[in-house]
Amino acid sequence: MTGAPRDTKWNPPAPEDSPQGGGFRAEFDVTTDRGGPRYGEFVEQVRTFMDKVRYACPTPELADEVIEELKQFNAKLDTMLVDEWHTPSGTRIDLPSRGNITLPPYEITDGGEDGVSATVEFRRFHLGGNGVAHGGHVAVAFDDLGGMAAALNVHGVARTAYLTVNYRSLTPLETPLTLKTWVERRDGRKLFVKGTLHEGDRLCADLDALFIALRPGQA
Ligand SMILES: CCCCCCCCCC(=O)SCCNC(=O)CCNC(=O)[C@H](O)C(C)(C)COP(=O)(O)OP(=O)(O)OC[C@H]1O[C@@H](n2cnc3c(N)ncnc32)[C@H](O)[C@@H]1OP(=O)(O)O
Repeated sequence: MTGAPRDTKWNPPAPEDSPQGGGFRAEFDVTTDRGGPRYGEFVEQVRTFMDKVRYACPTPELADEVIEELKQFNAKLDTMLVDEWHTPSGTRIDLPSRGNITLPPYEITDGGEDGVSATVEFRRFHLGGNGVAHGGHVAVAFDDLGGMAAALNVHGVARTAYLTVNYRSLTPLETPLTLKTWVERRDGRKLFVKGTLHEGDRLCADLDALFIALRPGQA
């Protein structure tokens, strides 16, 4: 299990009249092959690049060189762009964070209607200050995995209505951390989600959030 639980309920068939324009797709098309067998390495190289950029102090000459090479890479990727429903980033459940480059890399260790457990590791580029994680990145991890707990509970898509993160102690970088989220209470479309982030026994942060299950076709 890596970026998401391998649960067939995760990929419900879209009804015939599934509204796609303007609304979330009823069908969340999970894949393990889009982007090819090395897509995970591709994402990891970009993350490593961002780690270096966060700490590098390039000479003007090196900056010129890297800019030119990046322009070439960007031009190559421009020839391969697809819409969000067909990009591997976010749908590759065999990869950390479903291959989503924008998320802190996590691996799901357990997941279902009762909640989600994951190992998450904040990278060097997630630096906030003085060697520890930026609080916004901690909130991103909680939002995604809180949203996953809500989605697995309702077998559908839910959006965040509010998200409160209590930062209880510092969150280290480059350290495997345990993140858990679960639906504590459901009231119709309202899913009250809790979560915790631990380094070993030490609580780094906890979550109190409300997710709203979307109606069919709702954006
Ligand atoms: C697939 C794998 C997993 C991926 C997970 C990814 C998770 C990522 C999640 C996100 O980041 S979503 C992006 C951030 N969120 C948004 O952009 C949401 C913006 N807001 C909205 O779209 C709407 O406000 C929302 C869908 C949340 C609710 O609108 P609705 O029209 O569907 O519902 P409505 O406003 O009628 O509220 C439904 C109930 O929730 C309550 N409610 C809504 N917002 C609330 C709030 N902020 N605080 C307290 N209660 C709230 C509202 O009072 C009401 O309660 P009652 O049913 O008891 O009357």
